[in-house]
Amino acid sequence: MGSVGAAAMDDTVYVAVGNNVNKTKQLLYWTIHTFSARPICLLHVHQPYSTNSFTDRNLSAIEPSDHAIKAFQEQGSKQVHELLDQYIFILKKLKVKAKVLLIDKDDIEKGIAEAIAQHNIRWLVMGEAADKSNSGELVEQESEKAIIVREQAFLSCNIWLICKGEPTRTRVDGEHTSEVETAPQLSVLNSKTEAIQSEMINSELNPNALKYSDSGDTEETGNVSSQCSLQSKWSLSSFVRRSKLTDFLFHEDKELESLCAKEISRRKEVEEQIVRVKQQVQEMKNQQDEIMHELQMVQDRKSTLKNQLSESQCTVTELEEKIISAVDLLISFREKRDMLRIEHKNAVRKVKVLKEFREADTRLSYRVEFPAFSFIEINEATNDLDPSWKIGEGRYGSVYKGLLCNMHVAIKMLPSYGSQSQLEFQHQVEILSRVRHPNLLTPIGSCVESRSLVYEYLNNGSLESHLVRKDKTSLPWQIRVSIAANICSALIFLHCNDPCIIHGNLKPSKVLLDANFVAKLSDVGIPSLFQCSVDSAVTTTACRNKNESMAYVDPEYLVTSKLTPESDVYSFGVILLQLLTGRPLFGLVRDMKCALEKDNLKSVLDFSAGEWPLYQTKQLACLALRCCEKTWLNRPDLVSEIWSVLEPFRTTCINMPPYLASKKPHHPPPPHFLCPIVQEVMEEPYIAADGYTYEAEAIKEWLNSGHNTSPMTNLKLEHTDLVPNYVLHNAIQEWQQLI
Ligand SMILES: Nc1ncnc2c1ncn2[C@@H]1O[C@H](COP(=O)(O)OP(=O)(O)OP(=O)(O)O)[C@@H](O)[C@H]1O
Repeated sequence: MGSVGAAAMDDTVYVAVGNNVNKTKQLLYWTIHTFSARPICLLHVHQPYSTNSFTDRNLSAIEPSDHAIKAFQEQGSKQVHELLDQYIFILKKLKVKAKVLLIDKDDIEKGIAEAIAQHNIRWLVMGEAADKSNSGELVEQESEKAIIVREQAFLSCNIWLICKGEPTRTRVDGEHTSEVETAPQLSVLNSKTEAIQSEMINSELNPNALKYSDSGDTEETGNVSSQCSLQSKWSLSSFVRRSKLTDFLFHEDKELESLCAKEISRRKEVEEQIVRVKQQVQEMKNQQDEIMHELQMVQDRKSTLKNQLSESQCTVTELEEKIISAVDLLISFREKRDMLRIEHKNAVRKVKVLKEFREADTRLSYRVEFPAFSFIEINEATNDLDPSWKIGEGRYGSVYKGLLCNMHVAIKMLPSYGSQSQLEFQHQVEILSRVRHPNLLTPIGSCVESRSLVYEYLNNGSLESHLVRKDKTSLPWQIRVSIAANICSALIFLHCNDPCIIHGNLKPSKVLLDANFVAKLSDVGIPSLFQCSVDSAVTTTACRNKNESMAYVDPEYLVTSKLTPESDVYSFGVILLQLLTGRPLFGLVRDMKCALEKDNLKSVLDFSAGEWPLYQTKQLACLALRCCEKTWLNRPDLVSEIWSVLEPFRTTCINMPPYLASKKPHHPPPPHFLCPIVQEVMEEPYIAADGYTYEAEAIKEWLNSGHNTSPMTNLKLEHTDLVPNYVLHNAIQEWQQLI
């Protein structure tokens, strides 16, 4: 192999490639191998209109139609592109990039020469047809063509002619021609060119040769088209001129024309199809654009919805929290509502009870005028304070039985005034006198001089005296329940008074029983007359029985030195336990608790009182224990809890036992309760100057009608003044309560 190292390395090596790919492949391999580092460009001379095509098919001189020519031309162009694609494909496989130079020229050698000249080609590799290399005639002719090439290449191009993969001539250039190592021949550049040459020789005998010659002239003077791109275009005008020469050939080729027509039609269809497909593609593109647009909108919407969802979730969380708190609130409200309902129920009951008490109080407080007795009257009533008439003595002085205005009274002789003036004493007494209730000891009057208070006398003594008895005269359970109800009633009244009155010294000795065993509390308000504490009272009483007195005192009072309504409740609880059990005070609460825990109430009940109804008695026992709670807050309410149990219990007792029934007054009212004029029980008894008591309205009417005499004696009255008969009034009131 000759060296090519001397060649300029930056120049492009042009490889002339023919129509036969298989044969030219070797040429490419050699070039790539030899000029591996050099840029390569494929040079192909395309024969847009070759007479060989027609002569091969024995075409006559008939001129082909324009569309046939066009079809043929297009077919040729297509074939060229396919051919070049094959070469590029081969190079691609070898990983070699190459340019393509396509020359349109009927004469291949001339085309190559023009390419050399126009593109300043300096390096050219050409193939030598192996199958023709053995023909000496051809070699000669081909050598001439090579010379033409060389001449037309302005003597400046290095040309390698390759035969069967080997160079047959190392160089053909303008300076000199190197000797061929293997075969000193120029290869045939194009077999079709050779065919054209043959045609040109034969044309002298053929009448159509003129046309061909004309065509050849025209070809020589015509446009030599050379293009650097694959998009070479056929010059139609040139073709038309040349087509006159070959008209006779085409005329005979009806078959080709028909094929061309079919091809054109098929192509048209294909083009239409392409247009349709393009339209479809465009439509699809439009659709895709729309879909993309919609997709974008959907994505935007999705993003918005996502945000909304997130916000909604936050809102949901907030609302859930609010619902939870609202439910909690609702629950607490319901609890409060239930509590308020209970409180309301209790309040209604309390109001009802208080109303009853108020009504009773209103009836009793009829023109309360508290009579002031003189010391003489007190002395007379008590037979000069006869010791035998003394019924007891407490810390606030001695109590005497007396007879005042034909009524049995109890007169309490209080100790000296101390710093208190008579006026102050009188004022306090008057206040106390207004506090009246059926279950409070009724004050009848007072004596400022002797500092004594006059009360109604209750001939059944105190509860204390009855509890200690264990004989046949022991109080039956019905009376005990009634007494408890009376005490409760009195306490409710006192506590509801404005201002609240606390007894503060409640014990069985302060519970007095009238002839009908109605219990009345004594000593109400007495401490206020002395401004002394319970302690001193306890101390005084302690002289007699300190422990017993202490048993009724509220434990909280002993700590705080402050009396509360609940202090009375505590004392009441102890009395209740005594009523139920009749037991001594010591261990009383403990025993009852124990009995209830063991569900053995009978073991502590006082059966000298008879057969207690167990259910209600147990209720009462439980209440009594609660009253004795050390903490006042745990003690039951007098109205809503204690009274609500005692009141129905007492009603049952009144209806049930013959004992109580026998105590009820069945006889008509005492005659002195009746007004002598109208013969009815008096509501407002007034004493006239004749010493008789009349109904106020009746006697006033008598006097106003001009009478000045007594309705009873018919004697002239000394005066017409009327004095209220409180004692009788109270007696009537009591009697009325019992019926
Ligand atoms: N109106 C009355 N009717 C009948 N007896 C009464 C009357 N008032 C008081 N007594 C009797 O007089 C006694 C003395 O009562 P008083 O209230 O003065 O003292 P006390 O209650 O025994 O002790 P203290 O007042 O020191 O606590 C009572 O036990 C009671 O039996």
